[in-house]
Amino acid sequence: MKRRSAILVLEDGRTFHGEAYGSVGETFGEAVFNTGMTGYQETLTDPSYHRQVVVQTAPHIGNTGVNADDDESGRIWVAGYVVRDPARISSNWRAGGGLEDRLAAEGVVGISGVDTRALTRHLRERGAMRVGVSSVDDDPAALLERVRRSPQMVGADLSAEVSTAQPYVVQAQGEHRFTVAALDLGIKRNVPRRLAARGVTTHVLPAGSTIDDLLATGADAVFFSPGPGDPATADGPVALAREVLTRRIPLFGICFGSQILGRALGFGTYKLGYGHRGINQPVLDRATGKVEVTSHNHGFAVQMPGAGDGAVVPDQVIQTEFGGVRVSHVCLNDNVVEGLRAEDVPAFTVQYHPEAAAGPHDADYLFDRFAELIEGGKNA
Ligand SMILES: NC(=O)CC[C@H](N)C(=O)O
Repeated sequence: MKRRSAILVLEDGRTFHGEAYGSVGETFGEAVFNTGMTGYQETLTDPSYHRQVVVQTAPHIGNTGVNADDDESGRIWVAGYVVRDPARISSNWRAGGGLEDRLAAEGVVGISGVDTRALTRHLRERGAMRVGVSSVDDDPAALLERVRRSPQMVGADLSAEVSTAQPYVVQAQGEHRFTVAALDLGIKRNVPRRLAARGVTTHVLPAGSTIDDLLATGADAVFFSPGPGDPATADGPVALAREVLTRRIPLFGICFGSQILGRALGFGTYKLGYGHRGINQPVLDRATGKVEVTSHNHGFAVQMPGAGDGAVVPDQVIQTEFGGVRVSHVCLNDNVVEGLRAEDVPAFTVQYHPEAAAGPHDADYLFDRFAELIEGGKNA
């Protein structure tokens, strides 16, 4: 069967032609590329991709179909999907259906037959930018007009659009040891799961929750989740993090949560040229000298003194209003700050994804570190 044609137009006018994939229609978002060779189902359902059109550099997508276990949230969040060569048949013992059917069922507009590596090189050189994908209008100039009128990622405040409406609880596996209040700014399912494996019961709370809401759960510690959007807009969560720091409640954060801790400590955030999205990014843990291969999905980072433009942030204690803080982890590809550890309050965060899903499990030890921090907090 011949597929319907589709076009992809970047904000700078570069155009790619391909075929409709998933739902027929038109969509806009920030064009970003993900270099993972596996894990497309986790990527598609990661709320941090809300309002982003994801380009997969892996040439074959859909080979293992979709299954009932690998969703990281209740739906697909990507604003659009760009692939080279979709699998014609999916084959895996867990598969419950095909990827394209799922994309169509959820109304996700995609395009296939695109040279995704050429597109990736373009984004790497020119930076992340807005994009439109259409299988209903084949006029690139008209689509470009609409791309240029679509919203930017800088200044986007998206937490409320992805957060849970109602609090819910994920029980500890085995013996209950601790209770954690997790602020849901776009949480992935594997976070409470990795905590549950350490005997943690997690209360997942809506983005607008207050310190009283957090404390009402009886929490021993607080978690700030990953999530979409520009961290510079997250004033509410930043104020909440400052309350948590002031009360010396143990705090752990991932990705957006790390950017929030950075801001709560008085630092700024900035937009990376094209971001880190993939499952094989090398990160140095400065405390141990070990390198972890890690899962990433971020387009912003914390601006520490000396950071940016590839400069290595000095490995020293930086004084803040809440005492000393160290850059605990750095990305070895570009020296971007990948983790913060406070020295005088019980708080640490990472910019990458120890929960993996998709990705390697090298950084899973950070959930043990969180449990140890809570244990210390309890004994103190
Ligand atoms: N996965 C995340 O938490 C992403 C954080 C933020 N939206 C960024 O792109 O940097």
